[in-house]
Amino acid sequence: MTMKVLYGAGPEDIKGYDTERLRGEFLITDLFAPDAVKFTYTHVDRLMIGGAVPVAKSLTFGSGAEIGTPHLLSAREMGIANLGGSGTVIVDGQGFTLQNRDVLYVGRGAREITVASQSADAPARYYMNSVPAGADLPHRLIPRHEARPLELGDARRSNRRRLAMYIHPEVAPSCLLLMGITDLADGSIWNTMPPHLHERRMEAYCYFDMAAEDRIIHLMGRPEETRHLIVADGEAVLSPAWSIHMGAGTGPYAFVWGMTGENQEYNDVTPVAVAELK
Ligand SMILES: O=C(O)C(=O)C[C@H](O)C(=O)CO
Ligand SMILES: [Zn+2]
Repeated sequence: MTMKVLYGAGPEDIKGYDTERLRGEFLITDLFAPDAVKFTYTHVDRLMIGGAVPVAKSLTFGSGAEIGTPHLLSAREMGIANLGGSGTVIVDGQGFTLQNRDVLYVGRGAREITVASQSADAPARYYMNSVPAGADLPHRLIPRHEARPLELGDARRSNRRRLAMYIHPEVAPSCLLLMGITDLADGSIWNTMPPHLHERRMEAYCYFDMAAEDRIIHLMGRPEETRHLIVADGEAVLSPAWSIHMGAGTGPYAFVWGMTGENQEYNDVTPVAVAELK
């Protein structure tokens, strides 16, 4: 398991960033590699972002050596979304089968996690978000059909999309993690339109199901001082509470969103009018 650390930056800092620096602070490009478990520890609400792709062998992790606790999840909860082929996740001997787009909630206190793929020809691709937790909740599989859908947008504005809530107080409760997946409708390109801010939560997006040649033009920053990141398949973008987060794709795509902060109120957002963006 590898662990990279990102210390975070504020809105004043990014005014002077060039492309490389901006990408270094906010874009995680190396999440998914065959037979590797990769984590990035961010100091943005201490969200950890991870990727694991078991191909030739299963992969076991769970040590807390890198973060100063006996186990990785001694004081944390985690969501594991399977973005690839079918696979299994074993948490301290308890096994779960994850099909594509299923999400597993792993409660605080888990010691050892083993991830595997059912077939090396179509490996599972596990995307993980982990945040500090204040209580022990049971591990729980949330199959795709149990996620709560929300239809958003308008095809005439190229922003029709379906959002699915997985880790959410009314679907599968957690301490402070929220997690879901948004799919763009055919022909629509814009996510999170109109954009918003949520002062009480940070957020991370991981874009996936993209063709290798396509890119997302992801917009971030204060509404009056935006910056862009060009994002490829399997890359994740950090959005601190002060930043908008929205994007347009050059082809079909989906994304996992994960949030943490003071509350779990999905609707506790401040909309930003498109006309305010600069
Ligand atoms: O397309 C959307 O709109 C989203 O998926 C929005 C995210 O869920 C989000 O930003 C939640 O705060
Ligand atoms: Zn948001």
